Amino acid sequence: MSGARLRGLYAITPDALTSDPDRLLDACAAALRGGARLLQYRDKRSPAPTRLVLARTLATLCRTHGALLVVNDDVRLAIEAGAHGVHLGAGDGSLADARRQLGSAAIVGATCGNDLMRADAAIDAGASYVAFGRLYPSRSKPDAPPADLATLTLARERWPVAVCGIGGITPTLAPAVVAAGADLVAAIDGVFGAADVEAAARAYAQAFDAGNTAVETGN
Ligand SMILES: Cc1ncc(COP(=O)(O)OP(=O)(O)O)c(N)n1
Ligand SMILES: Cc1ncsc1CCOP(=O)(O)O
Ligand SMILES: [Mg+2]
Repeated sequence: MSGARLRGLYAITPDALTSDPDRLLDACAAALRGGARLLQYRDKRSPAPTRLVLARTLATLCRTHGALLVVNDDVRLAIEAGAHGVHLGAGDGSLADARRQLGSAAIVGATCGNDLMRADAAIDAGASYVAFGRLYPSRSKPDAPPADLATLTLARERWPVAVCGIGGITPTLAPAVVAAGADLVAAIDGVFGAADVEAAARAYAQAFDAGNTAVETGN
């Protein structure tokens, strides 16, 4: 699906829900109803058979909503589940191998921290999007290295691939991230920690509406 335009809210599943498949699926359905365009299945806890069932179910759910499922960390799971792609960080294996295995139409995402050289190498290896973060303090991954909005802006100017911001992005902060150049706003807690997941997703999605100028810097 690298031909599809990658733009909008990129919701990532939270650890807190992976042990409760019914709640996880309900929350993901709500995020998709609210307008999430990509969903990442990020699950470092469940056993492999459970992860396969959940990833297959989420891939079907995403298709129902015209959205795309990306599997975190695991190329084989992405293939077996019929997902649209994979997200790989620095220690998660070769981006070029992932691109070869998944094919030219798949999404291959890469963690780039705050590092444009890493993004350059990732794009050379076939990345469909480059992700920078954490942009703000994150409860989900507090030890992720900090990154700047200015890095997003430089990446957007330099390359034609999609640019993703991640880390502590709330609906209130999302317009600033989009204004800095993000095509994708990735979030865990701001979506799935909300009392009303659908309404939270809709609030993020509005940051992508033309003419949205409600920029709050978070500083
Ligand atoms: C969209 C997006 N960006 C960054 C990450 C982080 O990936 P990684 O560095 O491999 O860390 P884990 O998520 O695997 O803990 C991501 N998952 N998604
Ligand atoms: C996976 C990841 N990588 C960098 S920050 C982060 C966590 C994002 O979650 P949240 O939106 O809750 O800060
Ligand atoms: Mg990873």
